[in-house]
Amino acid sequence: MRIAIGSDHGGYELKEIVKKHLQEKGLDVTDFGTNTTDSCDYPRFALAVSEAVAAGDYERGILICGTGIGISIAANKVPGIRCALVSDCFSAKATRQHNDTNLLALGGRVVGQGLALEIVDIWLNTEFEGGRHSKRVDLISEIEKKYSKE
Ligand SMILES: O=C[C@H](O)[C@H](O)[C@H](O)COP(=O)(O)O
Repeated sequence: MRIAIGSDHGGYELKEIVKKHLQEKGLDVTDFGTNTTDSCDYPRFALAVSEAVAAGDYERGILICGTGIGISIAANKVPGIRCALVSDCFSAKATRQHNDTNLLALGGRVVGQGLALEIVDIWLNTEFEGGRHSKRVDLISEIEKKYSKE
């Protein structure tokens, strides 16, 4: 599985930990930055990772800012992206089973490292259930199309 990862300065430290964790598991991870703790703007990293996932270059993406909120809001503006901000293991599993999320957002100032890695592992290893949930995901896409200018 090819994974794109990105963060702002508020998520930088956790990004590095998540990246190392995934690489140690043998996963193919591409880091879209940021590369320091210098202050920067989370929408830029949300856009880069989201466009790469929406284009099909990566199967999944992980985004981290201070709360995970701003970066998830920005990611969900990109057509084809379903990004979930997750802070617990139940939601990590449910959002894959029910929402077929292709991006995971975490708050570097919210979740501890141990919990964050558990969330990442669950989210990466849970399949979409389809069935009644497919129709609902399709309805999300319909909303996207309704407001798309292209
Ligand atoms: O939702 C936004 C994120 O949590 C940002 O990481 C946060 O706003 C950055 O804040 P500051 O510039 O005060 O470090």
